[in-house]
Amino acid sequence: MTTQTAPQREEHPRGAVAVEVTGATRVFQGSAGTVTALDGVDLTVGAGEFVSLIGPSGCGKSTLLRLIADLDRPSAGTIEVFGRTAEQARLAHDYGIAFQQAGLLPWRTVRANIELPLAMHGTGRAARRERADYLVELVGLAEFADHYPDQLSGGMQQRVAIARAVAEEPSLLLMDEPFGALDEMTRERLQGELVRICAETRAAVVFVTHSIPEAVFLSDRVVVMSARPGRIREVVDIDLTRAARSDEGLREDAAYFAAVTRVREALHHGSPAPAQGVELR
Ligand SMILES: Nc1ncnc2c1ncn2[C@@H]1O[C@H](COP(=O)(O)OP(=O)(O)OP(=O)(O)O)[C@@H](O)[C@H]1O
Repeated sequence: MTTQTAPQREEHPRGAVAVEVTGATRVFQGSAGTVTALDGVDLTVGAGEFVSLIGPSGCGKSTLLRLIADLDRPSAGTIEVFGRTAEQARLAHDYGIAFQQAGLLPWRTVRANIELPLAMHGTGRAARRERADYLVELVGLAEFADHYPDQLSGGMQQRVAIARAVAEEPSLLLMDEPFGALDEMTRERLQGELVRICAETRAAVVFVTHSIPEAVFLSDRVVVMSARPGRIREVVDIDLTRAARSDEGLREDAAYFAAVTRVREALHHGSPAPAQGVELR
């Protein structure tokens, strides 16, 4: 009998494009009228690159992420993920997803939740087990592998969700405020863990957040959006190395504060008032 393994992941060459959004527009027709959530958005995310989307509430961050994930379709424009359509990429399991709610199945243990995507896509029991053991270790939950989600804190549940999102070694991670509901200390710890996991898996990440410091700490580039209609206002390059990010001392560093200030200025666009729905902490 042959042991089934996870579907073979294609190696994406360095410099390859993970996500290519071209002229993406999304118009919603609601009872209150027409809402242009996104208007002509162009965005390129390189393989292995970490890009955050930040902007005032309702500027279309989640809409853009949902288009990339093929959970929604653009009214105009195109989305490509590693050179395929968003639908082909979804069917090929090119990406993992983690949202603000951990979304774990309460009747499955931590290990069984992490194994779920592997089980759904035909990975054999032994290979699943091996991968889940590695991942619970990676997110620091080895002792809790046989616990159920309701026996875990919110931060621990979120770590399980991240382990599940990376279980199939996706080349791309799509994350919508995955740490939004957590206390500050847990949030900072998980940000550090995410940096480490991304360095190990070399996944590209598109990350929606309301927090400027979080965006700066995690990202190679921060995409600042403006509301109604949702457009990209500015893209801020963050010149901090991955090595610097794995050092908690970075948060005290002058280069980090300078980057926070640049993103804040891009958001306020000359206005001293904080943009609605953006956290300055
Ligand atoms: N399914 C939908 N039907 C109608 N309007 C929608 C739908 N989804 C989003 N919208 C509208 O599109 C706009 C952008 O929403 P979206 O959730 O993408 O914003 P966001 O930047 O993620 O907001 P927040 O930061 O508050 O989460 C909003 O005005 C929202 O009301």
